[in-house]
Amino acid sequence: MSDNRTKVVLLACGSFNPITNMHLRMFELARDHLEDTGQYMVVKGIISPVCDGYKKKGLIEACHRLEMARLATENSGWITVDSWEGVQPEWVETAKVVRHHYEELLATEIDDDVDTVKYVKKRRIEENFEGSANHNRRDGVRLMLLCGADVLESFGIPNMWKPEDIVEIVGSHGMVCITRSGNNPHKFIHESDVLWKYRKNIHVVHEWVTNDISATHVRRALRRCRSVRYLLPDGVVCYIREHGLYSAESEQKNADVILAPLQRYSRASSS
Ligand SMILES: Nc1ncnc2c1ncn2[C@@H]1O[C@H](COP(=O)(O)OP(=O)(O)OP(=O)(O)O)[C@@H](O)[C@H]1O
Ligand SMILES: NC(=O)c1ccc[n+]([C@@H]2O[C@H](COP(=O)(O)O)[C@@H](O)[C@H]2O)c1
Repeated sequence: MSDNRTKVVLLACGSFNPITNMHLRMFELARDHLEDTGQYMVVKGIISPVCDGYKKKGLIEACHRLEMARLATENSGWITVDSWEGVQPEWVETAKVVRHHYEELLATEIDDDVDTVKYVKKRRIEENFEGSANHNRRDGVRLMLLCGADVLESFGIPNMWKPEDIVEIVGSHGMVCITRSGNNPHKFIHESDVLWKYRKNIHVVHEWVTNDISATHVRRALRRCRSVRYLLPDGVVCYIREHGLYSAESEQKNADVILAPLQRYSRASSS
């Protein structure tokens, strides 16, 4: 019997500074949620650490963040780490990262059938993705952005996201958004015309085991020589110790620098 479920690849973009158990749990929560609908089969998870050019305060070198993510996922049968975004010389918009992985996916999924790939790409451009979750189900495979509710709510910060990028991510691909304490994604979607339009493409997953694990908390604990065991995979804890990562000094990296998207878009809007 053939399986009619749409295959889904989940892509998580972020600093992963460092990767925590909560980052890994996000993938499990998202997979359970999507597969419970009976419509989707999650086939792969991709972790894409942002490049150093993002300039977030305390962001350590991508080579370390990538290696820690690799160590964290070495026992997973379906979550992988991709370095394409992390090694870029300049910060790349998330919509472009999503596009890159979707194109890679099409190229590999459709048995290297060049004509089919061209056809699917052409149709994606031509179609009007009017608020429906159906549009690229016919492609056989979808790529969805996986994030926490804080990233969804960052869509509302002036000069942080280009409106057309938001439309591309939620309209053409879709998102899975994990609740996080302090955020209210349902309210945020309700109050945004564009998110409400594409609401069927935004899967909000409620994390009932509320936890405040954040990379910020982990870095703070490390600076204070406090244990971070059980917040991070053991291999990551060892790697941090071996390389002496996360100190008062590393937390000051980019302290006086404006975050790359804010820099890029405020420059564009003032010129
Ligand atoms: N506890 C959590 N609950 C839900 N989502 C989370 C949680 N921690 C991280 N995420 C999500 O994981 C992705 C990558 O997050 P990121 O690397 O920025 O971690 P972070 O803990 O938010 O980092 P920082 O504390 O440095 O800002 C983001 O989409 C973020 O929303
Ligand atoms: N305009 C955009 O594409 C845009 C803006 C802000 C953050 N992001 C991305 O969201 C993620 C957020 O990571 P942090 O939560 O660590 O800041 C990063 O991958 C970053 O590249 C994208």
